[in-house]
Amino acid sequence: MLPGNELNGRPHVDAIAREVAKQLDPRRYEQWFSRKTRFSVQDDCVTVHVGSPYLLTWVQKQFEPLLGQVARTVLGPGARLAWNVDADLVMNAGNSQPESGDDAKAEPRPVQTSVARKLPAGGGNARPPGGRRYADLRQFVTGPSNDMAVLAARQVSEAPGDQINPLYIHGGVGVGKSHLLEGTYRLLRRNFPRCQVLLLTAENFANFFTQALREKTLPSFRQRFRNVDVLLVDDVDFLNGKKGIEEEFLNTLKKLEADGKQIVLTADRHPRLLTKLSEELVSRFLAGVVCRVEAPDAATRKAIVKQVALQRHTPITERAIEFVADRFTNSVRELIGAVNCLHTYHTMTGSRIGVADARNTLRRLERDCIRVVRLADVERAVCRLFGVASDDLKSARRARAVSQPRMLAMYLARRLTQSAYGEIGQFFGGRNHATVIAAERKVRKLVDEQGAIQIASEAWPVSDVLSTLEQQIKTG
Ligand SMILES: Nc1ncnc2c1ncn2[C@@H]1O[C@H](COP(=O)(O)OP(=O)(O)OP(=O)(O)O)[C@@H](O)[C@H]1O
Repeated sequence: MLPGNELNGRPHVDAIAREVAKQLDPRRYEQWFSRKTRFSVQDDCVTVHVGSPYLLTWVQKQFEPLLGQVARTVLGPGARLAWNVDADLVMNAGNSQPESGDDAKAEPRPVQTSVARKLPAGGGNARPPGGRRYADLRQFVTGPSNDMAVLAARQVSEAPGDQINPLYIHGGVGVGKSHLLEGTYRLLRRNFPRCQVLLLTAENFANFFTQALREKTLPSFRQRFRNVDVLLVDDVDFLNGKKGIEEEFLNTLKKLEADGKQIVLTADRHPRLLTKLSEELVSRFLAGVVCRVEAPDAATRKAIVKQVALQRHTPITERAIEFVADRFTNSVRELIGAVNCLHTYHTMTGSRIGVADARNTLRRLERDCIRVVRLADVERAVCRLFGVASDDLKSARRARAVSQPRMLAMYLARRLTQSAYGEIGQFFGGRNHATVIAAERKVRKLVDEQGAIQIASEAWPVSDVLSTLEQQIKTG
């Protein structure tokens, strides 16, 4: 995930880092904060990002009073602290050796993992924010869940603006979309050093646009974005429902398209499921190649665990690798978080990780990762996808625009929650258990017959709708 609104808090982030450095002796600061922790600020909340649940507990215990006091000094008496585990930070903190390989050498060093990326200075090439490198396609483990997207990304890196344009990659949380985008960016810069390649999030695009409006600098904003050779934009689902920004983005794409420039986009869902976007923008997203990245299968998860353990120099048995791969199935981010935990355990004990160590060490993390799905989670995801109000979903209305989402909601509620038929019926508008059973039966039949569901103006394969919803519900 690439939270973009941190840009707003940049001066505060710097002030907080400076203040923390001032309060600690340099060795301690280096040990616990420099490159191992980062801060972001939104309104009066300072989020402290650390690399693993272990480190989080440690930093909380050691530094919470100090960090709270610093937050209040910088932001005022109402300042609050929040905490976040960012698995990439551990990887990056240990990643101080230069990588071998040409593209690694060509790359400037980035600042932070999930920071908002800054507008490129001058020439148009995005400066990677420091603290880590952009992800590398060579370290992206390929399997049936992502092989088409990898192939397309490699193709774009070799022949930008050619056949695969735009490339639109979509999938659930933490399945590797940003990694693919960054890997593409790196390869493009290596293969075409003279090209203007720009990588940023849709949220950053929106922030820059708003800033340009405010400061009356739209011409230079447009000059920057409309004259690149390749534009890579992460999380374009952010634009869904944001009319003014959407229009600016559309015009940017139109200009790039007219000039034969390459566009690569990522999002959490298929373009057709971005129901609040204009048809014109959606049809542009669909015009090239659309690739879905699924949650990785068991073999891919094992390969990822193995790779990360190797990178982190964490000795681990085959059975322990399997144990981890079997337990953390939702997102690769969780999987990497688990290996980071095991790495910390190994650093503390020096022992090789076996199944028993893995089981004991990951118990807490595992409990946190197993998301208990509630009926309200199902309701929220369905309402969001179909653009239906919660009151309508629970109403007596029988129009297809609400009865179909309601039917899917009941089906998913049965699949993903522990609730009984009667409870589900009650929740979705005081219906009886027979209604839920009938809804379940109908959806099963639709799936078996490869039927379609109407979303906005489009008929959509019901199995795709269900898997999109399921992934969104499971990953929150
Ligand atoms: N197939 C893979 N091989 C190796 N690492 C992977 C793979 N997939 C994901 N990762 C790693 O998992 C972490 C999360 O991936 P990434 O940030 O790219 O996910 P995402 O799909 O963009 O998620 P979000 O929607 O939350 O932004 C990153 O550290 C990334 O390098």
